[in-house]
Amino acid sequence: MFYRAKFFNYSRNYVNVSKRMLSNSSKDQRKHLWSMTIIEAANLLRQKKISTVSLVKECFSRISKYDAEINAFIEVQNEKKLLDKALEIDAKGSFNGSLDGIPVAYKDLFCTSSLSTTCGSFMLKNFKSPFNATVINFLEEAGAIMIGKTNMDEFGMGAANVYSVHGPVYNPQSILFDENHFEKNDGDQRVAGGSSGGSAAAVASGMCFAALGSDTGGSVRLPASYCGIVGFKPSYGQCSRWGLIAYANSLDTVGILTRTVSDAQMIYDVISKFDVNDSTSITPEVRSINSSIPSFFKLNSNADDLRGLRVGVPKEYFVSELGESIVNLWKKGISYLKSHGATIVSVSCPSTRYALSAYYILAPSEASSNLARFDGVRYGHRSEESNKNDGMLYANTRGRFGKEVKKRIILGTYALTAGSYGNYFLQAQKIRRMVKSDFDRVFKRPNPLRFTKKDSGCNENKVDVLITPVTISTAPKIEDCLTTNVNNFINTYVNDVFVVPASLAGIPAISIPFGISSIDGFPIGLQLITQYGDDDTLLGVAKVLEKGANQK
Ligand SMILES: NC(=O)C[C@H](N)C(=O)O
Repeated sequence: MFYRAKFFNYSRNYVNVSKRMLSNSSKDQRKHLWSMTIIEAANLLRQKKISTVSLVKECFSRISKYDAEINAFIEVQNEKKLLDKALEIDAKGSFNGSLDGIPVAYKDLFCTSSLSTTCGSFMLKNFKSPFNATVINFLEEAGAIMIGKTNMDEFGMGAANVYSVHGPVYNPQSILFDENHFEKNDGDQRVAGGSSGGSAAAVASGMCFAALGSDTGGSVRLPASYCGIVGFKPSYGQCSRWGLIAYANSLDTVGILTRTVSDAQMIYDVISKFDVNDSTSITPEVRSINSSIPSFFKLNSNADDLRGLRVGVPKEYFVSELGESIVNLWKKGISYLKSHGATIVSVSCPSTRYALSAYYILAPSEASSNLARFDGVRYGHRSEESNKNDGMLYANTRGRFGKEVKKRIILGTYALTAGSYGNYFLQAQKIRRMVKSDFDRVFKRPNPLRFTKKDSGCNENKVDVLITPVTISTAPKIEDCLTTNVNNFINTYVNDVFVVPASLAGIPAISIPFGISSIDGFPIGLQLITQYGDDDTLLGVAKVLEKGANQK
């Protein structure tokens, strides 16, 4: 935990600098700025009612006030340098880029050339990438300003963000803020969720206006739901993975964390582009086929009118473990869409029950292969001791992974051995195909990857979107996730049960904050899922649904 200690020292110096810099700005304005959406902040910047400097100061102020407790950031930019940059942007005065002057943060698995990229691991302690991830270049071109790199479960493996060498991330709602922004809760210390917990906590607590995360099997949607913000996983291949340190290539997806769906859309519009460096990036040809297939919001001009939209409720998601508050909010969400004209249909996705087991074979198998590069020669920590003794190099290096990562490497390696491949990996791949077929069967819109000109188009008896819970419970208590009890390991896997099906199918899904639990006061999200490539319908319905959160 040496990093944590370093972080605290750093943070103390940082508080002093920050206090001095903030002494001139008005307290009321600071209170107002941090909770703005990107759209509000960008409009005020354009009208010159606020400055980039004030936004950057605001984020640093929030970080210095709360991050010693929340632990959302692994590293933040040099404040002085960033304020100089903000001054330059204000002096230029042209806010033409959609994100000009907006402070954002990146999960620490996106390569950045100005800050280190540790992936929450001791293994990459001093790793500094020579280049930026493509999506970061896109955001910078649109004018976004990187505040810092956020905490995460080591290499993205975890659902609670307690497996980071930099220490766990605490749910911002556990820390009682004086702004009255957060509802009262039961006072327990809860997790922020993982693996993009730092990104979710940073956005939820107003330390930045948006953050990028990655979603392999729910890593963006789960923490978004626990922290009460929006978490969007676009279709696999929409956003480039180049420069994102791989956990499981066939599942890894760039994800977006914001406070509103419109903000998520703004970020998405910037980063959803073809990238020649990523062989899995959706090609311009498929993008054009996709946009030629009709989708609900392309046909409907009134965004709030859901007449004609068919919403599926998959019966397999009603599991006995589901908390009462979650069931109630799920029903409320369904009624809300119905009140806007949508038709509600019960659907069946029978392979859902096998998805979690398949995911926990496939993801570790891919991870065991991906993480082989951390051998102390190509990548990874290399101790003084291992330099002296060649034979020990490999053991000394591989031993530096955390417990959860080691467990998954062993599990994945076993699943890929000749003797067990047929029983595990192959079976899991078959289930993945079945999960995909379930979705293809329920959705109205054809899958653009299998679309042919002969296709009759949409099947009107089927559905446009599915609505489900994101999690079976609100954020777990931190001590329940920290214990080394074997049952807890299994429990944390169970949290992924509603999020992994969309990951296995590569289809878009979003978590929308929809209320708080009547039992413990912690946030609850609802999930929307659409057909592969139908990200527009997903965002359109999500914009309607999020308004329902405030309805009695
Ligand atoms: N990376 C993710 O999407 C989180 C998932 N819980 C996992 O540990 O694999």
